[in-house]
Amino acid sequence: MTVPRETLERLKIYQDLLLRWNSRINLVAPASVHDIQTRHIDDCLQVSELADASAGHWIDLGSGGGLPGLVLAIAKAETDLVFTLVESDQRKAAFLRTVIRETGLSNTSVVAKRIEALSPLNAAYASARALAPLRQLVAYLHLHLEPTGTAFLMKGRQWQAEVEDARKEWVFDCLAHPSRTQEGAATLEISGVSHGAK
Ligand SMILES: C[S@@+](CC[C@H](N)C(=O)[O-])C[C@H]1O[C@@H](n2cnc3c(N)ncnc32)[C@H](O)[C@@H]1O
Repeated sequence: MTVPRETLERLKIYQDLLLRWNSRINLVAPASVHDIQTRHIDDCLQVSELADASAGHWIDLGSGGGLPGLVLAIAKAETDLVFTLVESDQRKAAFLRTVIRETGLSNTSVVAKRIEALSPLNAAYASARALAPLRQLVAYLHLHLEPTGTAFLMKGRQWQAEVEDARKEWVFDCLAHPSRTQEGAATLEISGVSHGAK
């Protein structure tokens, strides 16, 4: 796949800012800082490839240092998607706003509040990585995803157990896409969320 020059330039600006800010605030684990490209950027680009989305509101929950939200917003900058990054930590939100400004991203804004404190966002798409157990994430989706919406949730090796646990409280469709960067991990494509157990 050919990546447009502007996307590569923006990813480079993002990576440089991530490295610089990470010495002051903990955006990514120090052990992973020397492998940002594979451990973080390539990891998140997988979601961009999976999501055949070109218009609508996309929310990224618990964005932290912008993973996957900022990577997606950069990768999809030429589409009509509009991104909202939800991150309650004010310093991390300041970092996200700095990257948006420095990369000239016009499709992205930051909401520095707690997910559960927001009025329903009615988003068409959602994403999250390393935020909460799936059962809690599905509760967030129930609140903020429109009924026909789709979420892409990046999960580690325990994803099957998390799906089983979440199904005790929620009904949803789930497609697991195996990770290319982390053995056993998967991106869960989730839709049709409603209350109740199967
Ligand atoms: C472990 S970090 C993961 C960050 C990023 N998604 C990643 O994969 O690197 C979780 C982030 O979610 C934020 N967060 C946790 N609970 C939240 C909530 N209820 N509302 C908004 N942000 C939340 C935290 O401040 C933190 O930055």
